[in-house]
Amino acid sequence: MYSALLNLEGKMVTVVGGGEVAFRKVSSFIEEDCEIHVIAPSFIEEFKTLGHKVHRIYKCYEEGDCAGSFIVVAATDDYEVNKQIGQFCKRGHILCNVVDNKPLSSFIVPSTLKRGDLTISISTGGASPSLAAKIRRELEDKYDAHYGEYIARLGRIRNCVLEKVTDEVEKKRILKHIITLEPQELEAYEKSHFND
Ligand SMILES: C[C@@]1(CC(=O)O)c2cc3[nH]c(cc4nc(cc5[nH]c(cc(n2)[C@H]1CCC(=O)O)[C@@](C)(CC(=O)O)[C@@H]5CCC(=O)O)C(CC(=O)O)=C4CCC(=O)O)c(CCC(=O)O)c3CC(=O)O
Ligand SMILES: NC(=O)C1=CN([C@@H]2O[C@H](COP(=O)(O)OP(=O)(O)OC[C@H]3O[C@@H](n4cnc5c(N)ncnc54)[C@H](O)[C@@H]3O)[C@@H](O)[C@H]2O)C=CC1
Repeated sequence: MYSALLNLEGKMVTVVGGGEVAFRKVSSFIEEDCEIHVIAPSFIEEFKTLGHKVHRIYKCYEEGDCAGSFIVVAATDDYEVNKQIGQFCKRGHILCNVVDNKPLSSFIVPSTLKRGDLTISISTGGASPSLAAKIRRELEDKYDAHYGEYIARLGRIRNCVLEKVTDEVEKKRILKHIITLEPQELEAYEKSHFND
């Protein structure tokens, strides 16, 4: 399966289902600048913690509810309903994750660790979602909360290098050098070379 990071800015996302799995899938969209609709006759309490960004629609799924969506997640506990949603999306070329039907899904969701602009996604291709989550937890310790600032600094320095250094060999040398520096050394490097 092909890996990619999607730009959801201004897009409509629809999740069908109001249980634990739907809640986890909705949570993963919260930080994105998109409109989120969730359709289910009932929702678990946790949905209240998500605030006004998530539009809850209290009804059972009906054909056509996902029309106009860029991405759909079929996350009810009804295999047939999930299948109908997947088939509707397939016909309409809408990206769709069917939580209990990998063959009908146009994408599956990896376990993801985010530290600012650093994204680490782990997938087992459906063989063991629990293992994907275990590896994510292990990496959370290695790539801790400080990584956000570290990545932001690397990004700033890279932008300066791309703007100011014209020699291609020198450019590559610097970009390879900066990732060998410890966070504190990188901070000093930025101050001495690029603070103007
Ligand atoms: C194919 C896929 C489709 C998709 O949902 O995209 C899929 C399918 C299924 N999952 C099932 C079970 C569980 N899934 C989890 C957890 C996660 N599942 C996720 C993704 C995926 N799950 C996709 C493949 C990803 C990959 O392998 O790379 C994660 C990574 C991302 C997310 O969901 O956000 C998230 C961890 C997030 C994190 O913590 O980091 C747990 C553990 C838990 O809940 O703690 C269990 C119980 C234990 C177990 O079974 O391992 C079942 C059986 C349901 C049943 O019992 O009937 C199916 C259906 C089937 O296999 O057909
Ligand atoms: N992909 C994954 O990561 C995982 C997938 N699963 C699968 O996900 C399914 C859902 O799991 P849970 O959220 O724990 O179930 P749940 O029972 O907690 O929630 C099911 C939700 O679906 C809603 N629903 C039922 N029929 C509907 C309809 N016609 N239209 C709209 N909403 C409807 C219910 O109101 C409820 O909110 C399970 O049946 C299982 O097969 C389970 C674990 C992990």
